[in-house]
Amino acid sequence: MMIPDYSPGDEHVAFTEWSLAQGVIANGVTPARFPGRGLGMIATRKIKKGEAVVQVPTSIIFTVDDVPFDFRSQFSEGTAVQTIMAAFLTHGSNEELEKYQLWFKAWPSRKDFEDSLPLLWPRELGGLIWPDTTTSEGAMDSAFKTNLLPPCISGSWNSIERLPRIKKYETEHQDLEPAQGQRLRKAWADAIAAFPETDWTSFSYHWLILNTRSFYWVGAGQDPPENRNDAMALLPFADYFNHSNVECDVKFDENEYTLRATEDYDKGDEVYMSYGSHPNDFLLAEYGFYLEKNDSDCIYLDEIVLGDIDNHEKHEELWLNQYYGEYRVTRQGVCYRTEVAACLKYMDYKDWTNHILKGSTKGLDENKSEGIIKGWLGAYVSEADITMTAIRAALESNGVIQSHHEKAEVLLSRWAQIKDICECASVAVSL
Ligand SMILES: C[S@@+](CC[C@H](N)C(=O)[O-])C[C@H]1O[C@@H](n2cnc3c(N)ncnc32)[C@H](O)[C@@H]1O
Repeated sequence: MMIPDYSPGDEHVAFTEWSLAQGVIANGVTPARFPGRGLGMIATRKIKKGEAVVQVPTSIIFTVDDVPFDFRSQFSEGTAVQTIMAAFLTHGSNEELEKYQLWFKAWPSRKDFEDSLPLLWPRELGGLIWPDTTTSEGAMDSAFKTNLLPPCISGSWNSIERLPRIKKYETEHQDLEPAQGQRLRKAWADAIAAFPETDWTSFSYHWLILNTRSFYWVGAGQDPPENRNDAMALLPFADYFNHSNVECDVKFDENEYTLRATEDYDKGDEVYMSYGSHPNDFLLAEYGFYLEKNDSDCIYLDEIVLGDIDNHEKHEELWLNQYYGEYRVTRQGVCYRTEVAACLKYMDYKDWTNHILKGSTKGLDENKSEGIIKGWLGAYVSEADITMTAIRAALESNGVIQSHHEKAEVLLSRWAQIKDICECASVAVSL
Protein backbone atom coordinates (compact mmCIF):
# COMPACT_ATOMS: atom_id res chain seq x y z
CA MET A 1 0.00 0.00 0.00
CA MET A 2 1.29 3.47 -0.85
CA ILE A 3 1.85 5.55 2.26
CA PRO A 4 0.67 9.11 1.63
CA ASP A 5 3.37 11.73 1.86
CA TYR A 6 2.11 14.25 4.39
CA SER A 7 5.35 16.26 4.52
CA PRO A 8 4.40 19.87 3.99
CA GLY A 9 7.52 21.10 2.13
CA ASP A 10 10.44 23.37 3.03
CA GLU A 11 8.52 26.67 2.93
CA HIS A 12 6.05 25.32 5.50
CA VAL A 13 8.79 23.96 7.73
CA ALA A 14 10.50 27.38 7.66
CA PHE A 15 7.23 29.20 8.38
CA THR A 16 6.38 26.80 11.23
CA GLU A 17 9.80 27.49 12.82
CA TRP A 18 9.23 31.21 12.46
CA SER A 19 5.75 30.93 14.02
CA LEU A 20 6.99 29.00 17.01
CA ALA A 21 9.83 31.50 17.48
CA GLN A 22 7.20 34.28 17.52
CA GLY A 23 5.37 32.60 20.41
CA VAL A 24 2.77 30.52 18.56
CA ILE A 25 1.98 27.39 20.58
CA ALA A 26 1.24 24.27 18.53
CA ASN A 27 0.05 21.63 20.96
CA GLY A 28 -0.17 18.23 19.24
CA VAL A 29 -0.66 19.56 15.70
CA THR A 30 1.64 20.36 12.79
CA PRO A 31 1.00 21.36 9.17
CA ALA A 32 0.75 18.51 6.69
CA ARG A 33 -0.26 18.10 3.06
CA PHE A 34 -3.62 16.39 2.46
CA PRO A 35 -4.50 15.40 -1.10
CA GLY A 36 -7.30 17.61 -2.41
CA ARG A 37 -7.20 19.97 0.57
CA GLY A 38 -3.78 21.61 0.22
CA LEU A 39 -2.20 22.06 3.62
CA GLY A 40 -4.04 21.23 6.82
CA MET A 41 -3.20 20.28 10.40
CA ILE A 42 -2.31 16.73 11.43
CA ALA A 43 -2.44 15.38 15.00
CA THR A 44 1.05 14.42 16.17
CA ARG A 45 -0.42 12.56 19.18
CA LYS A 46 -3.80 11.68 20.65
CA ILE A 47 -5.78 14.87 21.25
CA LYS A 48 -8.69 15.16 23.64
CA LYS A 49 -11.74 17.29 22.93
CA GLY A 50 -11.36 20.67 24.64
CA GLU A 51 -7.54 20.80 24.47
CA ALA A 52 -6.07 24.05 23.19
CA VAL A 53 -4.30 22.96 20.00
CA VAL A 54 -3.08 26.32 18.68
CA GLN A 55 -2.50 29.63 20.43
CA VAL A 56 -1.43 32.69 18.46
CA PRO A 57 -0.17 35.76 20.31
CA THR A 58 -2.05 38.90 19.30
CA SER A 59 1.33 40.60 18.73
CA ILE A 60 1.70 38.75 15.40
CA ILE A 61 -1.84 38.72 14.06
CA PHE A 62 -2.48 41.00 11.09
CA THR A 63 -5.40 43.42 11.38
CA VAL A 64 -6.36 46.75 9.88
CA ASP A 65 -4.68 48.38 12.90
CA ASP A 66 -1.36 47.18 11.43
CA VAL A 67 -1.94 49.27 8.32
CA PRO A 68 -0.08 52.59 8.77
CA PHE A 69 -2.34 55.59 9.26
CA ASP A 70 -0.92 57.37 6.17
CA PHE A 71 -1.97 54.43 4.03
CA ARG A 72 -5.42 54.02 5.58
CA SER A 73 -6.19 57.69 5.28
CA GLN A 74 -6.03 57.42 1.44
CA PHE A 75 -9.35 55.55 1.47
CA SER A 76 -12.72 57.21 1.70
CA GLU A 77 -14.70 56.70 4.88
CA GLY A 78 -16.66 53.49 5.02
CA THR A 79 -14.23 51.54 2.83
CA ALA A 80 -14.38 47.85 3.80
CA VAL A 81 -11.60 46.68 6.12
CA GLN A 82 -10.95 43.79 3.69
CA THR A 83 -10.25 46.30 0.89
CA ILE A 84 -7.78 48.30 2.98
CA MET A 85 -5.97 45.20 4.21
CA ALA A 86 -5.81 43.69 0.70
CA ALA A 87 -4.49 46.97 -0.70
CA PHE A 88 -1.83 47.13 2.00
CA LEU A 89 -0.74 43.54 1.35
CA THR A 90 -0.48 44.56 -2.32
CA HIS A 91 1.34 47.89 -1.86
CA GLY A 92 3.05 47.70 1.53
CA SER A 93 6.83 48.09 1.25
CA ASN A 94 9.12 45.11 1.83
CA GLU A 95 10.20 46.80 5.00
CA GLU A 96 6.66 47.15 6.32
CA LEU A 97 5.74 43.57 5.48
CA GLU A 98 9.11 41.99 6.11
CA LYS A 99 8.16 40.11 9.23
CA TYR A 100 5.51 38.16 7.31
CA GLN A 101 7.58 37.05 4.30
CA LEU A 102 7.77 33.39 5.35
CA TRP A 103 4.03 33.37 5.95
CA PHE A 104 3.29 34.72 2.47
CA LYS A 105 5.32 31.86 0.99
CA ALA A 106 3.11 29.37 2.87
CA TRP A 107 -0.11 30.70 1.31
CA PRO A 108 -1.78 29.11 -1.70
CA SER A 109 -1.01 30.61 -5.12
CA ARG A 110 -3.34 32.68 -7.29
CA LYS A 111 -3.50 29.68 -9.62
CA ASP A 112 -4.91 27.66 -6.70
CA PHE A 113 -7.72 30.24 -6.46
CA GLU A 114 -8.24 30.23 -10.24
CA ASP A 115 -8.63 26.46 -10.13
CA SER A 116 -11.01 26.30 -7.19
CA LEU A 117 -13.14 29.47 -6.97
CA PRO A 118 -16.05 29.65 -9.46
CA LEU A 119 -15.93 33.45 -9.69
CA LEU A 120 -12.51 33.14 -11.39
CA TRP A 121 -13.51 30.28 -13.69
CA PRO A 122 -14.02 30.73 -17.45
CA ARG A 123 -17.36 32.26 -18.40
CA GLU A 124 -18.62 28.93 -19.80
CA LEU A 125 -18.29 27.46 -16.31
CA GLY A 126 -20.02 30.39 -14.64
CA GLY A 127 -17.06 32.70 -13.97
CA LEU A 128 -17.46 36.48 -13.98
CA ILE A 129 -15.77 39.11 -16.14
CA TRP A 130 -12.80 40.76 -14.41
CA PRO A 131 -10.31 43.46 -15.40
CA ASP A 132 -7.87 40.84 -16.72
CA THR A 133 -10.45 38.86 -18.73
CA THR A 134 -9.37 39.04 -22.38
CA THR A 135 -12.02 39.71 -25.03
CA SER A 136 -11.83 36.13 -26.26
CA GLU A 137 -12.30 34.76 -22.74
CA GLY A 138 -15.19 37.15 -22.09
CA ALA A 139 -17.00 36.46 -25.34
CA MET A 140 -18.72 33.13 -24.94
CA ASP A 141 -19.73 31.03 -27.89
CA SER A 142 -23.25 32.35 -28.47
CA ALA A 143 -24.55 28.77 -28.76
CA PHE A 144 -23.44 28.11 -25.20
CA LYS A 145 -26.23 29.43 -23.04
CA THR A 146 -26.41 26.87 -20.26
CA ASN A 147 -25.81 27.93 -16.70
CA LEU A 148 -23.70 25.16 -15.19
CA LEU A 149 -23.36 26.47 -11.64
CA PRO A 150 -25.85 25.50 -8.93
CA PRO A 151 -28.62 28.14 -8.72
CA CYS A 152 -27.71 29.10 -5.13
CA ILE A 153 -24.35 30.24 -6.54
CA SER A 154 -25.31 31.78 -9.88
CA GLY A 155 -28.84 32.96 -9.09
CA SER A 156 -29.81 31.57 -12.54
CA TRP A 157 -31.80 28.60 -13.79
CA ASN A 158 -31.98 26.74 -17.10
CA SER A 159 -35.53 25.40 -16.88
CA ILE A 160 -37.19 28.09 -14.77
CA GLU A 161 -37.75 31.71 -15.60
CA ARG A 162 -36.57 33.98 -12.83
CA LEU A 163 -39.36 36.49 -12.30
CA PRO A 164 -38.69 39.88 -10.75
CA ARG A 165 -39.25 39.72 -6.98
CA ILE A 166 -41.92 42.01 -5.56
CA LYS A 167 -39.62 42.74 -2.59
CA LYS A 168 -35.93 42.42 -1.96
CA TYR A 169 -34.92 40.30 1.00
CA GLU A 170 -31.69 39.43 2.73
CA THR A 171 -30.38 36.02 1.87
CA GLU A 172 -27.21 34.48 3.21
CA HIS A 173 -27.00 31.37 1.09
CA GLN A 174 -28.50 32.31 -2.29
CA ASP A 175 -27.28 34.52 -5.17
CA LEU A 176 -23.81 33.97 -3.80
CA GLU A 177 -21.70 34.74 -6.85
CA PRO A 178 -23.48 37.98 -7.84
CA ALA A 179 -23.03 39.19 -4.24
CA GLN A 180 -19.39 38.16 -4.20
CA GLY A 181 -18.83 39.82 -7.57
CA GLN A 182 -20.38 43.02 -6.27
CA ARG A 183 -18.17 43.03 -3.16
CA LEU A 184 -14.98 42.40 -5.13
CA ARG A 185 -15.86 44.97 -7.81
CA LYS A 186 -16.57 47.57 -5.11
CA ALA A 187 -13.30 46.68 -3.37
CA TRP A 188 -11.43 47.11 -6.66
CA ALA A 189 -13.09 50.46 -7.37
CA ASP A 190 -12.18 51.69 -3.85
CA ALA A 191 -8.62 50.39 -4.20
CA ILE A 192 -7.93 52.12 -7.51
CA ALA A 193 -9.61 55.32 -6.33
CA ALA A 194 -7.00 55.44 -3.54
CA PHE A 195 -4.09 53.91 -5.48
CA PRO A 196 -4.69 54.16 -9.24
CA GLU A 197 -1.61 52.07 -10.07
CA THR A 198 -2.92 49.02 -8.16
CA ASP A 199 -2.31 45.73 -9.95
CA TRP A 200 -5.54 43.72 -10.33
CA THR A 201 -3.91 40.28 -10.14
CA SER A 202 -2.13 41.05 -6.91
CA PHE A 203 -5.00 42.97 -5.30
CA SER A 204 -7.62 40.32 -6.10
CA TYR A 205 -5.24 37.62 -4.84
CA HIS A 206 -4.87 39.35 -1.47
CA TRP A 207 -8.60 40.05 -1.28
CA LEU A 208 -9.24 36.33 -1.80
CA ILE A 209 -6.59 35.41 0.76
CA LEU A 210 -8.53 37.51 3.27
CA ASN A 211 -11.82 36.01 2.11
CA THR A 212 -10.68 32.43 2.61
CA ARG A 213 -8.31 32.70 5.61
CA SER A 214 -9.47 35.38 8.02
CA PHE A 215 -10.87 35.01 11.51
CA TYR A 216 -13.37 37.09 13.45
CA TRP A 217 -11.53 39.65 15.50
CA VAL A 218 -12.30 42.75 17.56
CA GLY A 219 -9.36 44.55 19.19
CA ALA A 220 -9.17 45.08 22.95
CA GLY A 221 -11.39 47.97 24.04
CA GLN A 222 -13.00 48.31 20.58
CA ASP A 223 -16.72 47.92 19.89
CA PRO A 224 -17.67 45.24 17.35
CA PRO A 225 -18.10 46.95 13.96
CA GLU A 226 -21.56 47.38 12.49
CA ASN A 227 -20.64 45.11 9.60
CA ARG A 228 -19.39 41.76 10.90
CA ASN A 229 -17.15 41.45 7.83
CA ASP A 230 -15.11 44.38 9.10
CA ALA A 231 -14.07 42.40 12.20
CA MET A 232 -11.34 40.49 10.45
CA ALA A 233 -7.82 39.36 11.21
CA LEU A 234 -5.31 37.04 9.61
CA LEU A 235 -3.75 34.64 12.09
CA PRO A 236 -0.35 33.24 11.14
CA PHE A 237 -0.25 29.45 11.49
CA ALA A 238 -3.91 29.10 12.66
CA ASP A 239 -4.87 29.63 9.01
CA TYR A 240 -3.65 26.10 8.22
CA PHE A 241 -6.82 24.50 9.61
CA ASN A 242 -9.19 23.05 7.04
CA HIS A 243 -12.94 23.09 7.57
CA SER A 244 -15.31 20.39 8.63
CA ASN A 245 -18.65 20.43 10.35
CA VAL A 246 -17.20 20.08 13.79
CA GLU A 247 -18.28 22.49 16.45
CA CYS A 248 -16.36 25.69 16.77
CA ASP A 249 -14.27 26.56 19.81
CA VAL A 250 -12.16 29.64 19.16
CA LYS A 251 -11.70 32.49 21.61
CA PHE A 252 -9.57 35.56 21.80
CA ASP A 253 -8.56 38.14 24.35
CA GLU A 254 -6.05 40.96 24.29
CA ASN A 255 -3.13 38.51 24.57
CA GLU A 256 -3.91 35.58 22.34
CA TYR A 257 -6.22 33.74 20.01
CA THR A 258 -6.93 30.18 21.20
CA LEU A 259 -8.27 27.34 19.04
CA ARG A 260 -9.48 24.21 20.84
CA ALA A 261 -10.19 20.72 19.54
CA THR A 262 -13.92 20.06 19.45
CA GLU A 263 -13.51 16.27 19.06
CA ASP A 264 -11.08 13.57 20.14
CA TYR A 265 -8.40 12.85 17.55
CA ASP A 266 -5.94 9.98 17.12
CA LYS A 267 -2.34 10.51 16.09
CA GLY A 268 -2.27 10.96 12.29
CA ASP A 269 -5.85 12.29 12.01
CA GLU A 270 -6.49 15.60 10.32
CA VAL A 271 -7.62 18.15 12.92
CA TYR A 272 -10.32 20.49 11.65
CA MET A 273 -11.92 23.76 12.66
CA SER A 274 -15.37 24.92 11.58
CA TYR A 275 -15.68 27.97 9.32
CA GLY A 276 -19.40 28.07 10.22
CA SER A 277 -22.51 26.02 9.44
CA HIS A 278 -22.38 26.51 5.70
CA PRO A 279 -24.15 24.63 2.90
CA ASN A 280 -21.98 23.16 0.15
CA ASP A 281 -22.85 25.83 -2.45
CA PHE A 282 -21.58 28.48 -0.04
CA LEU A 283 -18.38 26.52 0.64
CA LEU A 284 -17.79 26.13 -3.09
CA ALA A 285 -18.42 29.79 -3.92
CA GLU A 286 -16.51 31.30 -1.00
CA TYR A 287 -13.80 28.72 -0.28
CA GLY A 288 -13.48 26.66 -3.45
CA PHE A 289 -14.41 23.24 -2.07
CA TYR A 290 -17.39 21.36 -0.68
CA LEU A 291 -17.84 18.44 1.67
CA GLU A 292 -18.85 14.89 0.77
CA LYS A 293 -20.92 14.81 3.92
CA ASN A 294 -22.28 18.06 5.25
CA ASP A 295 -25.03 18.19 7.87
CA SER A 296 -25.51 21.88 7.06
CA ASP A 297 -26.08 21.28 3.38
CA CYS A 298 -29.27 22.70 1.89
CA ILE A 299 -30.70 24.27 -1.25
CA TYR A 300 -33.49 26.80 -1.77
CA LEU A 301 -36.72 26.64 -3.79
CA ASP A 302 -37.38 30.39 -3.97
CA GLU A 303 -37.57 30.74 -7.77
CA ILE A 304 -39.68 27.60 -8.11
CA VAL A 305 -42.12 28.48 -5.31
CA LEU A 306 -42.52 32.16 -6.17
CA GLY A 307 -42.87 31.31 -9.87
CA ASP A 308 -45.54 28.72 -9.10
CA ILE A 309 -47.54 31.00 -6.80
CA ASP A 310 -48.45 33.04 -9.80
CA ASN A 311 -50.48 35.72 -8.11
CA HIS A 312 -49.31 39.16 -7.03
CA GLU A 313 -51.71 39.34 -4.07
CA LYS A 314 -50.48 36.05 -2.70
CA HIS A 315 -46.91 37.31 -2.98
CA GLU A 316 -47.98 40.36 -0.97
CA GLU A 317 -49.56 38.09 1.65
CA LEU A 318 -46.40 36.08 1.95
CA TRP A 319 -44.41 39.29 2.34
CA LEU A 320 -46.75 40.85 4.91
CA ASN A 321 -46.68 37.69 6.99
CA GLN A 322 -42.91 37.36 6.67
CA TYR A 323 -42.99 34.17 4.64
CA TYR A 324 -41.65 35.60 1.37
CA GLY A 325 -38.57 33.65 0.21
CA GLU A 326 -35.94 31.49 1.91
CA TYR A 327 -37.66 28.18 1.14
CA ARG A 328 -35.04 25.77 2.39
CA VAL A 329 -34.64 22.09 1.57
CA THR A 330 -32.42 19.55 3.31
CA ARG A 331 -32.21 15.78 2.89
CA GLN A 332 -34.57 15.63 5.87
CA GLY A 333 -37.33 17.58 4.11
CA VAL A 334 -38.53 21.13 3.53
CA CYS A 335 -38.70 23.96 6.04
CA TYR A 336 -41.91 25.28 7.61
CA ARG A 337 -41.79 28.37 5.37
CA THR A 338 -42.10 26.08 2.34
CA GLU A 339 -45.10 24.29 3.90
CA VAL A 340 -46.75 27.65 4.59
CA ALA A 341 -46.20 28.72 0.98
CA ALA A 342 -47.58 25.41 -0.31
CA CYS A 343 -50.90 25.72 1.52
CA LEU A 344 -51.33 29.29 0.29
CA LYS A 345 -51.64 27.76 -3.19
CA TYR A 346 -55.06 26.27 -2.39
CA MET A 347 -56.35 27.65 0.97
CA ASP A 348 -58.57 30.68 1.04
CA TYR A 349 -56.94 33.70 2.55
CA LYS A 350 -58.89 33.67 5.83
CA ASP A 351 -58.16 30.00 6.51
CA TRP A 352 -54.52 30.52 5.58
CA THR A 353 -54.01 33.45 7.99
CA ASN A 354 -55.86 31.55 10.74
CA HIS A 355 -53.57 28.64 10.06
CA ILE A 356 -50.32 30.58 10.25
CA LEU A 357 -51.36 32.96 13.03
CA LYS A 358 -53.53 30.72 15.23
CA GLY A 359 -52.63 27.18 14.22
CA SER A 360 -56.13 26.46 12.83
CA THR A 361 -56.26 23.51 10.43
CA LYS A 362 -59.50 24.52 8.69
CA GLY A 363 -58.97 24.22 4.96
CA LEU A 364 -55.59 22.55 5.37
CA ASP A 365 -55.16 19.46 3.21
CA GLU A 366 -51.95 17.57 3.93
CA ASN A 367 -52.22 15.55 0.71
CA LYS A 368 -52.56 18.65 -1.42
CA SER A 369 -49.61 20.30 0.33
CA GLU A 370 -47.53 17.18 -0.13
CA GLY A 371 -48.33 17.03 -3.85
CA ILE A 372 -47.41 20.70 -4.32
CA ILE A 373 -44.13 20.37 -2.44
CA LYS A 374 -43.21 17.21 -4.35
CA GLY A 375 -43.91 19.08 -7.59
CA TRP A 376 -41.50 21.84 -6.50
CA LEU A 377 -38.82 19.31 -5.58
CA GLY A 378 -39.42 17.55 -8.91
CA ALA A 379 -38.82 20.85 -10.73
CA TYR A 380 -35.42 21.12 -9.03
CA VAL A 381 -34.63 17.50 -10.00
CA SER A 382 -35.44 18.38 -13.64
CA GLU A 383 -33.11 21.36 -13.42
CA ALA A 384 -30.39 19.04 -12.08
CA ASP A 385 -30.97 16.53 -14.91
CA ILE A 386 -30.94 19.21 -17.61
CA THR A 387 -27.76 20.77 -16.24
CA MET A 388 -25.93 17.49 -15.73
CA THR A 389 -26.80 16.47 -19.30
CA ALA A 390 -25.48 19.83 -20.53
CA ILE A 391 -22.22 19.42 -18.57
CA ARG A 392 -21.69 15.93 -19.99
CA ALA A 393 -22.38 17.17 -23.52
CA ALA A 394 -20.00 20.12 -23.03
CA LEU A 395 -17.30 17.73 -21.82
CA GLU A 396 -17.64 15.95 -25.17
CA SER A 397 -17.82 18.95 -27.44
CA ASN A 398 -16.78 22.27 -25.88
CA GLY A 399 -13.06 23.06 -26.07
CA VAL A 400 -13.09 25.45 -23.09
CA ILE A 401 -14.90 22.98 -20.86
CA GLN A 402 -12.64 20.16 -22.03
CA SER A 403 -9.57 22.10 -21.02
CA HIS A 404 -11.15 22.77 -17.61
CA HIS A 405 -12.68 19.32 -17.17
CA GLU A 406 -11.77 19.04 -13.44
CA LYS A 407 -13.98 22.06 -12.74
CA ALA A 408 -16.84 20.60 -14.81
CA GLU A 409 -16.48 17.36 -12.87
CA VAL A 410 -16.65 19.25 -9.57
CA LEU A 411 -19.96 20.70 -10.78
CA LEU A 412 -21.28 17.32 -11.91
CA SER A 413 -20.67 15.87 -8.45
CA ARG A 414 -22.27 18.86 -6.78
CA TRP A 415 -25.35 18.56 -8.99
CA ALA A 416 -25.57 14.87 -8.05
CA GLN A 417 -25.64 15.95 -4.39
CA ILE A 418 -28.34 18.52 -5.15
CA LYS A 419 -30.47 15.90 -6.88
CA ASP A 420 -30.00 13.60 -3.91
CA ILE A 421 -31.16 16.35 -1.50
CA CYS A 422 -34.37 16.80 -3.54
CA GLU A 423 -35.06 13.09 -3.80
CA CYS A 424 -34.48 12.42 -0.09
CA ALA A 425 -36.61 15.46 0.83
CA SER A 426 -39.37 14.19 -1.44
CA VAL A 427 -39.40 10.85 0.38
CA ALA A 428 -39.35 12.67 3.73
CA VAL A 429 -42.40 14.83 2.94
CA SER A 430 -44.46 11.64 2.37
CA LEU A 431 -43.62 10.21 5.79
C1 LIG B 1 -7.94 28.66 5.91
S1 LIG B 1 -7.40 27.89 4.49
C2 LIG B 1 -6.90 26.32 5.10
C3 LIG B 1 -5.50 25.94 4.66
C4 LIG B 1 -5.39 25.62 3.19
N1 LIG B 1 -5.84 24.25 2.91
C5 LIG B 1 -3.95 25.79 2.68
O1 LIG B 1 -3.50 24.94 1.91
O2 LIG B 1 -3.32 26.78 3.01
C6 LIG B 1 -8.92 27.65 3.65
C7 LIG B 1 -8.81 26.94 2.32
O3 LIG B 1 -8.47 25.58 2.52
C8 LIG B 1 -9.18 24.71 1.64
N2 LIG B 1 -10.05 23.85 2.45
C9 LIG B 1 -10.48 24.07 3.71
N3 LIG B 1 -11.22 23.05 4.18
C10 LIG B 1 -11.26 22.13 3.17
C11 LIG B 1 -11.86 20.85 3.04
N4 LIG B 1 -12.56 20.30 4.02
N5 LIG B 1 -11.70 20.21 1.86
C12 LIG B 1 -11.00 20.76 0.84
N6 LIG B 1 -10.39 21.98 0.92
C13 LIG B 1 -10.51 22.65 2.07
C14 LIG B 1 -9.96 25.62 0.72
O4 LIG B 1 -9.18 25.86 -0.42
C15 LIG B 1 -10.11 26.88 1.55
O5 LIG B 1 -10.29 28.04 0.74
